Parts: sequence; C-alpha cells; structure tokens
Amino acid sequence: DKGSAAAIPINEVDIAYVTPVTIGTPPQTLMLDLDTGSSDLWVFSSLTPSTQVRGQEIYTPTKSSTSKLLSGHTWSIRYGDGSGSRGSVYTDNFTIGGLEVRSQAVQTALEVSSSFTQEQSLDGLVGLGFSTLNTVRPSSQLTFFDNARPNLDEEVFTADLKYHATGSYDFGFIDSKKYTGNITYTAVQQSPGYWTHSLSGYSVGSGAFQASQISGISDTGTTLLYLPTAIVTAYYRQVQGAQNSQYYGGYVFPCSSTLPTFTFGIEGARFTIPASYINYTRISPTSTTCYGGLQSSSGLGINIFGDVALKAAFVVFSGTNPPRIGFATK
Ligand SMILES: Cc1c(C=O)c(-c2nnc3c4c(C[n+]5cc6c(C)n(C)c(C)c6c(Cl)n5)n(C)c(C)c4cnn23)c(C)n1C
Repeated sequence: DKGSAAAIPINEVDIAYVTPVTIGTPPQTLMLDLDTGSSDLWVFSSLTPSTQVRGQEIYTPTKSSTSKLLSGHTWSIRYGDGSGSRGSVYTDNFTIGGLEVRSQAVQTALEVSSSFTQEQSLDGLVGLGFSTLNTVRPSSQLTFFDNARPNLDEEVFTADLKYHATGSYDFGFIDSKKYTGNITYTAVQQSPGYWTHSLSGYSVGSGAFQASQISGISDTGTTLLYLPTAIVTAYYRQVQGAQNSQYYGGYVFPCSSTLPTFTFGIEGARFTIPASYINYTRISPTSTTCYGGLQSSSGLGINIFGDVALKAAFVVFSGTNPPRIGFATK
C-alpha cells in the first residue's frame, strides 16, 4: 500500500503546510498540518465551541457511519510555541493521498487556544512522531504512520517541502523522481519520541565547514530553524545591521541586507539552505526590518530542524528497526 498527498503552504511565507485528508463515511475533507514533532492526530470538530471556530473545516462524527466514540478517553497537548488543544476521541476511517487506515484514533477538539482559532486555513494536525508521545489517556493511541505501517510497501514516509510552493508527503515508497544523487541516512534516537538525530556540522556562506555533532529534531511542524547560539551568532555576524532583538524575540536585520547561505551536514553529505529561506519575513507588512529564519535554540532545551532547513532537502523518515532518517538534494 502507498499514498501521496500535497503539502500546501498556508501563507506567502510558508508559516505552515497543510495536506488534504478525508475522515469517515461519507468522506469529510479537512486540511491538516502533518507534524513530525508531535504524535496526536486532532481536528476541529462539531464538538469545538463555535466561539473558537473561525472558518476552519470541522469533522462531525455523527455524520459518519463508521465513527465510534472511544469512551472515557481524553487528550490534552501543549506545543512549543505555547499553543494547545484538548478534547475527546473517536475512531474512524482516515485517508491521506489514497492510503486508508481503518479505525484511526481521531482526537476531536473540545477546546483550542486562540492561535488555532485565528488560523482559518489549518483544521488540525496529524502527528507523525513516535507513538510514545501520544497524549490520549487512559490508553495512548497510534499515529497514522504506525497504523499504516504493516500495509505499506516500504516502512517509510517522505517529506518534500518546498519554498513558496506546494510540495508533497509520500507514504510507503521513495519517489526517485523527487531527488538527485544518493540519500544519506543517519541514526535516529527515538526516545522520548521525536525524530532526533545529529548534524555532522555546518558552514556559513563560503566559510569552512565546522565539523561538530549537533543533536536536534527534524520537525515538519516547526516553521524555522533553531540552532545553538554560537552557530547563530556566527551566521548573523556576516549580516550588515543584524541584531538579536529582545523586542522581536530573535535576530532581525535590514530587509535589504545580503544574507549568506547556511550549509548543514548529514554524515558526509552537505545541504545548503539558500539565503532567501533565511530572509524569512518582514516584521510587519510595511517594515524594512526582517526576521531571520535561523534563530537561537537557547532556552528551548533542544535544537529544532524546522521547515526552513527541511525544505532544502528531500527527507526520508524510515520506520525500520532501528529507525533512521535520510536526506537527499533535490
Ligand atoms: C520551541 C518552539 C516551537 C516548536 O515547534 C515553535 C513553533 N514554530 N512553529 C510552530 C507551530 C506551528 C507552525 N505555525 C507557526 C506559526 C506562527 C509563528 N504564526 C505567527 C502563525 C500564525 C503560525 C502557524 Cl498558523 N503555524 N504550528 C501549526 C504549531 C501547532 C506550532 C507549534 N510550535 N511552533 C516555536 C515558535 N518555538 C519557540
């Protein structure tokens, strides 16, 4: 079995990517954010207070002949940006890109935080982290990938996220048309449940490659790239007028500044993030000050290889035993 679906940027700066999924019988289509940094599949639903719904598509379990309440089960999740949601649980048929999982746990929101209400183009998340992170209690539930895995031609899913364009997620196969050269794999540390691995080092612009093991998580649900302060200061030292702004909560610079590229290593392979990916966005529509796509991870307790890094590569999340992650140029 296999599936393939679009990864569509929700705004003009790729703040998040959504993928059409169908739930239930007859199928209800929602646009969900596939997130390798978490393991809950939750949706805006008919149970979400109408005051908290603003333009999102909702899943209505009572309209589906295949929905079943998972009675007595609840969930509650908090994300790295402080947003969160909680609710109850149904099982139902769930499809991504033609790949169907029967009785997938679908977590229906009874409450969502304001940042979710404000984002009308995002109807929920599909966690693709390891199922150990799932927050459903009293019994935790399996992710879509873990449920699909036994029927997949190959125990993998791939992410081909693109800069200011629609990319794709594939399940159960590796599409050789989507990358060039070889895929370089590296070991994944699956506890506590993230796709945790190391970079083999980095370089700024045309500078020398600095070999050093940098551990972090490949997280399709995080917008930016968060790395140790030493690396981030070395990068912005090359940017005229850059400063670490307390006010804006990160590195900003004049939008007219010339930015260097940023290269990261996976084992012996090298992946270069174009400067345009790091010139992330104006701090306000009319401002001439821009916010960087590379920010410091100090205070986070973890380095996060978010979309700014992942969209510079074709990424293979391999559920083999032991799990591993692969990167290829494209
Ligand atoms: C430790 C950490 C993060 C860990 O992951 C993180 C972060 N970075 N993007 C996202 C997230 C996203 C992607 N995302 C980011 C957005 C931002 C910054 N803004 C203004 C909007 C409207 C966003 C939307 Cl709709 N979507 N989503 C959907 C969720 C649930 C996220 C949770 N955290 N998150 C931040 C900012 N930090 C500090």
